[in-house]
Amino acid sequence: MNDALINMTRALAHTGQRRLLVLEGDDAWGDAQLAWLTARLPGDWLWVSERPQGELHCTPGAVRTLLGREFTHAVFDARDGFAADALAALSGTLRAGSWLVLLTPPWRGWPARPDGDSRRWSDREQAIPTPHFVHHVMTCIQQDNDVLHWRQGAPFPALHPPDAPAWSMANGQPDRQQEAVLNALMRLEHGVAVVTAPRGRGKSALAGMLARQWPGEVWVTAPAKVATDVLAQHAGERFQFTAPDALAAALTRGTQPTGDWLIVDEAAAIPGPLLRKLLCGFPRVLMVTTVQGYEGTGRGFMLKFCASLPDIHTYRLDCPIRWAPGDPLERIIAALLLFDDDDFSVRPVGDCQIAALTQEAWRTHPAQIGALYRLLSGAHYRTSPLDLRRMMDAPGQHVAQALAGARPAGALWLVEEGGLPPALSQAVWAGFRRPRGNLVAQSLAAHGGSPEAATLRGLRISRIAVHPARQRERIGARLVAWAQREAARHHDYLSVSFGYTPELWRFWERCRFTLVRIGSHREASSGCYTAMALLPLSAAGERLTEQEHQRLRRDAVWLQPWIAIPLPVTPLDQATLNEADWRELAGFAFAHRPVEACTGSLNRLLQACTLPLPTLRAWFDGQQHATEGRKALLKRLRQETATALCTLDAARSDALQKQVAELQFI
Ligand SMILES: CC(=O)SCCNC(=O)CCNC(=O)[C@H](O)C(C)(C)COP(=O)(O)OP(=O)(O)OC[C@H]1O[C@@H](n2cnc3c(N)ncnc32)[C@H](O)[C@@H]1OP(=O)(O)O
Ligand SMILES: Nc1ncnc2c1ncn2[C@@H]1O[C@H](COP(=O)(O)OP(=O)(O)OP(=O)(O)O)[C@@H](O)[C@H]1O
Repeated sequence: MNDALINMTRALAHTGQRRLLVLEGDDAWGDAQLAWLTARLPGDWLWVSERPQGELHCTPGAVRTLLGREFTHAVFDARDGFAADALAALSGTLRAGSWLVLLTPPWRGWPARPDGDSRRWSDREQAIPTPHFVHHVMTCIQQDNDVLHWRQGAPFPALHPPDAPAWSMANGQPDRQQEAVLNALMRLEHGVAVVTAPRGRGKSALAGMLARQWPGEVWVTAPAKVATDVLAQHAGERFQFTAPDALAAALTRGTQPTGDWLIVDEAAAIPGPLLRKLLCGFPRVLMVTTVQGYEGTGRGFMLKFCASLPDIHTYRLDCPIRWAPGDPLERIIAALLLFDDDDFSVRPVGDCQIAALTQEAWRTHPAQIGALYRLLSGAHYRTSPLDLRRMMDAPGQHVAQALAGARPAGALWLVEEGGLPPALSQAVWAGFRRPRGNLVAQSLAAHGGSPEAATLRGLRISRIAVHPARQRERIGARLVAWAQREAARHHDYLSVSFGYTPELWRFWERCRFTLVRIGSHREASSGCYTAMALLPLSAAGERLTEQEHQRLRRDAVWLQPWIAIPLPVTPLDQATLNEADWRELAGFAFAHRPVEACTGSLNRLLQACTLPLPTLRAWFDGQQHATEGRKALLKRLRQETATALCTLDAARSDALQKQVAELQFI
């Protein structure tokens, strides 16, 4: 057996493959077999585990810091919890000829065993069992003949060496596929070229090679510079990076230096309107985007975006660079995490029927609910394995599909929120507490005007997507109407939080949502401002929606300077402090409400009060220079607010301070 395993490992290296070996058993057995394996197979043997184990150890949360590094052989310990995203990232670091050993508990008790990783995505303090995911993992392992599954008490499984040709790794020169695309790009006279591929196909390297080979000027942009290392490495001295915002601003001013090419890495993560602006400034553009992987996919976005461009040339890279095509480890990871998202090549035809699916469908109708998940992840950038795990096993999730024949043409994912005890909601409003989950419900309290907001029950539309070939047929609107009917009996409102674009807002507005909040920071991933909107379903929901919308209108004039897009609300001209302002200012001065959540009331305070209040005034004039840390600055802002309140009405200020102070003991 020793020799067989060593020979097999050599054969894997020779053919450019990696494999998964599952060790199923109790802790002592698993550790003993691993000691045996590591003694026989030389390698780095990186351990990924919550427990400190092995010489080279990394916690699941830190695997991302290893991206770009390479290892021979690794252990992924899933006995305490299954950090699926870490498993995927780990598999990307393994060289050809490696084993990835997956440690699992005995399968009989596994579905009922609490999974420590669930604390990251279930919104529960305690770990919960994850029977649907565990069942899915077991099925994938059993169905894949290239996975070795060694059970405690059973003999080591039979080894079948790979029947594949010899493989050698690319040496820095473009490989065959890269060369073909590069030649086409070098001949391109004008237009937009799009290169899509799953992870690790050499897209960024290809973009770098273009920059290096092109004789004229080439500009590079991407959502974040830190993600352009590979491109930079292959571009050498020709690499010059400009952030998308800066480039768009230069184009608007007409001051951008002329260039032959613009290269946009991870283009799908840049919002459409910004991307469109960038494309106009250059005769040739190369957009590169990932269409599969643990960080999400830009397939739906790119399809739709590219359909609107006149002079478009699309290319695809399929061949992995660092291991052989058809690598068994890559294949099983893709199956486990449903990475093969919808490529939207097949148009679902026929009338749509809307139907709900329960989490039980992962066991009873895996193909159907899998197709729904693939549709959502094909359409949404950054759908991650955490989303898959949440959808499979977290409490309070609901999904529905618009079925055209046997295919989903639309998908909807809803999450239950709210229902917090009144005292806790008030503590969230004051900034003293921030329990897990409840994204919109908590934000309504923490950033909105009503301390009781999080007591209401909401159903948040976490994701909605319609197949690109079936959009603008009111399928999206029907899915929302379905959710509205489903939610009406037990909820006060439907909610949505989304990256604001005028087109998307038009959709929510047409579905009769009311805008209640727009954040003042752009999301790092999309460059959009986060917007929140509500569709009330009860009298309490109506009141909350109306109140928050009016608050947004009243604050609009003060928010606008912080937000670089026109706010889509009609501003109200009400400059005097009201009851809600006093309460909110007390929440800022005497508790922990964030300053951004009090922009309107603080500005009204500055108008009402004749004191100098230098720190507050400088803050809103945008003149606050970084002469002190943020903590000290906030303290002074709070102190000045307290002084102003006391000057305006000492008794009222005192009473409010007492009320607010009590909230911190909840
Ligand atoms: C929480 C979140 O998931 S936010 C992200 C939403 N999802 C996405 O962005 C994924 C990609 N996009 C999609 O899947 C779809 O475009 C959706 C879900 C946004 C809309 O679904 P559709 O079925 O195309 O929309 P539907 O036909 O129901 O549109 C209803 C109305 O909304 C408005 N609308 C919808 N899309 C647009 C658009 N792109 N531009 C302007 N208005 C629009 C229109 O007024 C439309 O009515 P009309 O066609 O009669 O004028
Ligand atoms: N022709 C080549 N020769 C040598 N190394 C290469 C070649 N092409 C790509 N690589 C290397 O392979 C790895 C993966 O390439 P790259 O990052 O370009 O892939 P990608 O498709 O952009 O993947 P991701 O979506 O993960 O960013 C990188 O380390 C890169 O330097």
